[in-house]
Amino acid sequence: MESSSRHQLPPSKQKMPSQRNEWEGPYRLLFCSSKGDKAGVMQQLMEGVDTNLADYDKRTALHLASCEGCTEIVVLLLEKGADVNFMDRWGRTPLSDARSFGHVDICKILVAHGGIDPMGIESQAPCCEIDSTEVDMNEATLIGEGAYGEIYLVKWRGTEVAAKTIRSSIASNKTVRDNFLKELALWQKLRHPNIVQFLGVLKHADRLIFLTEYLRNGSLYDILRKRGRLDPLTAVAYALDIARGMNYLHQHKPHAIIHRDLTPRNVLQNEAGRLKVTDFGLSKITQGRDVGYKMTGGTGSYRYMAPEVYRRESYGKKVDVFSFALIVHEMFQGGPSNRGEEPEKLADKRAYEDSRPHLPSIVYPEPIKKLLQDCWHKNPDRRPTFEEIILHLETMEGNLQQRTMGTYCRCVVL
Ligand SMILES: Nc1ncnc2c1ncn2[C@@H]1O[C@H](COP(=O)(O)OP(=O)(O)OP(=O)(O)O)[C@@H](O)[C@H]1O
Repeated sequence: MESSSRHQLPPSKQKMPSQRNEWEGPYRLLFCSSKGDKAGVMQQLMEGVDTNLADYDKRTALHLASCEGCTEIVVLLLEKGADVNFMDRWGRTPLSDARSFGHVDICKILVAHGGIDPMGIESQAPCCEIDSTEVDMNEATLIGEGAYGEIYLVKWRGTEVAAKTIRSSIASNKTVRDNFLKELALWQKLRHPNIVQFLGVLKHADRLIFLTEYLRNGSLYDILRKRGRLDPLTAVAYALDIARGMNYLHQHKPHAIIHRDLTPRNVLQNEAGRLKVTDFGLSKITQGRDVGYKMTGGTGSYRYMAPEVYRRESYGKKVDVFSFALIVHEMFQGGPSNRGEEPEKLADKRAYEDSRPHLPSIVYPEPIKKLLQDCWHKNPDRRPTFEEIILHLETMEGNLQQRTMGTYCRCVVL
């Protein structure tokens, strides 16, 4: 079993950050296909790797190239005999993926090769429904309370899962309820190691309840409250987890998914120490008045709110980058800055006085300092994308690991 916090492993046992190991051997074909690396794909095929090699989710190189919009690779794989209608674990063909991600040219190529899409063009699968008899809410343990309702730990088909109840002031409004279900249907389609997995909606008479995977270690908010300041290597590893989950949401096709309420409470940790983002998209449903939305008190969203949101200007994906910076700042500091200050006042000062948290050099290594300053820049266009943030963090993680290894080796030699 893995340790509950990655930073506690001795350097010799730590997994290196790069994903290379996972992509060595024949799986390199999948990696190269997803990256549009034509030379890499050709080399793998020349080495005799099966064109229809699939990963554990039965995703082939053609699925990945179709998702990522790598037209040349799609053509090459088809020429080399890839099965155009290979179905993955969810019954999706490469054409289903190309359609979902809006790659029109690839769709045409796949159709010309006999590709079909069992999901249907406009497939907006309804939210997966779970019979309420499968979950005994009387045996539920309360684990938290949020803006929308309570969270319970329940057992579903022998597995511990989280049941999120939506208070009736929200769920009884038909439009809001329908929008909620639409957002959940979108969430149900998402699959990423750094996104909390949605499981389904519980058919229930008086309340709207949905199930997600249960993350035993609770929220980043709980972790920081218990542990205080994180060491730089852990903080960077955690930041990478969040950035990868967020990048997946921002690169969602045909429309980016903006979280709008990225806070340490909406980042959860599983027992392997991996952080996952939750509750994206839901905040926009309750933004209208009269639906019972309330900010969750002193730790509420104002604290992480981008200036343009506070000023009620139009905003885009970069609002999440701003919130991300404040979360990373807290990881190095062990909690929020200006704890005593009213979150709304704080947001006001950030929006109108350009106020930002302090970055003392003794706590914040120079590259982190620079990254945070960029991420909470007042001009959203000057903030980096999550893709760029990931690259910076990976470099920092590599450097920190090398430094830790160096210290560790010296200790052994001495
Ligand atoms: N899937 C889960 N697994 C384990 N604990 C969870 C899960 N979801 C939520 N929790 C716990 O319940 C708390 C409340 O969660 P919830 O998402 O409802 O509210 P919030 O994030 O505090 O506020 P908001 O509703 O505004 O997002 C979390 O902080 C976390 O400790």
